[in-house]
Amino acid sequence: MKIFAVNPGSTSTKIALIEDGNVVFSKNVSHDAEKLAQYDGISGQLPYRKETIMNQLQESGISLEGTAAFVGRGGGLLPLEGGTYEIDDLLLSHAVTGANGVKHPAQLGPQLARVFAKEYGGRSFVVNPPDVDELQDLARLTGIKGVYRNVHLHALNLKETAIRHAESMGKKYEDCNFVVCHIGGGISVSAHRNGKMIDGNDIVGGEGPMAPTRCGAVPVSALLKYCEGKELKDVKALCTQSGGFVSHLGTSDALEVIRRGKEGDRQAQMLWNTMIYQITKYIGAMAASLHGKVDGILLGGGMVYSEDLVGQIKEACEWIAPVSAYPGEFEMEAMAAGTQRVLNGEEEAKQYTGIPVWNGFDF
Ligand SMILES: Nc1ncnc2c1ncn2[C@@H]1O[C@H](COP(=O)(O)OP(=O)(O)O)[C@@H](O)[C@H]1O
Ligand SMILES: CCCC(=O)OP(=O)(O)O
Repeated sequence: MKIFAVNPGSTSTKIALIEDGNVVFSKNVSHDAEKLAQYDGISGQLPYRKETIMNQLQESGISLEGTAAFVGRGGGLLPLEGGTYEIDDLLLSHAVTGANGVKHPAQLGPQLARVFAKEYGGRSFVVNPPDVDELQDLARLTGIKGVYRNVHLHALNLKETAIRHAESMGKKYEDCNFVVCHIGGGISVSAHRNGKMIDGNDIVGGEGPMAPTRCGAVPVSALLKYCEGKELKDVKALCTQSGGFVSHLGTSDALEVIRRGKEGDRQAQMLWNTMIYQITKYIGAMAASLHGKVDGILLGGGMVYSEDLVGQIKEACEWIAPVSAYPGEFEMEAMAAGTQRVLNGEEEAKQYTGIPVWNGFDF
């Protein structure tokens, strides 16, 4: 059984062909940021991204004929519960328009999956898009009446990491409590209780730790002062593109920040250590939201390749629970696994309703 997975990112498109559970072909194509910027919004990039994928397949002599399902990283959707969703017209239209107001290339995932399914036959899905929202009610209110929290997280990688870790313990994800982090260009820190992400930071909303491209949480009064004389769109971009390492040092590359630190740049050293300190504080917060009943602290994402980062987090947090590192991500495998579970009949595909799973309290 062949499954084709596509994961469009800010500067890359990752593709993989999975046959009977094994990755038989994968490619990570980098895009020139200036080239992508020429297109009209995110969805305007669709023909270019598709052509890029087709060229890669052709070069490698890969045919998509006979593929049972196409799966894309989702995005642009209204808050929904975790799982594998069949792409229908409603889901597709919300991905195209970005119904949740977040602009991120993940929106192209469902669009590409659907285009391929139309062309080659087969079903199309998204699995655990960043819009998965499983917050407990206690995590919703803020100190401003009428302002509520909903979150976007790296749900795909967080849940797959947790599923795999639970398996390694001989348990099911639904029977465990974990604090799970994705530490990449953006950083998620999330509390998983019995298979649900009951709390976490909004990775596109200026919450949580700072990250290579994101400002994270900043004091409201200082932010208001900072906004004086600035365009709202430029300030908003700090939440997703121009905050964090980019704001301080003009790069989103952690390896460069580490290198500069090693060369004696005190600003780079302080920035790196402060980001890690902020991650540890949010891990503590998520552990408290689980009442200290934590079976493990799991770390995924590109920066987890850094032994220094993992060492600092262990030193600060291992009193809570054992810390396990899963450098990189399982996103392609997670998409294929979610799709496979539906194709095998182990799970039913969910239908996207477009009705947010949470839409305010009735008081
Ligand atoms: N060996 C490494 N040590 C520290 N950071 C790394 C290493 N390899 C990659 N990174 C950093 O990981 C970040 C990207 O993480 P990744 O999870 O790939 O991002 P995304 O979440 O955007 O897909 C970059 O800042 C990159 O410099
Ligand atoms: C819709 C948000 C998804 C996201 O932020 O992913 P990256 O950190 O991979 O850019």
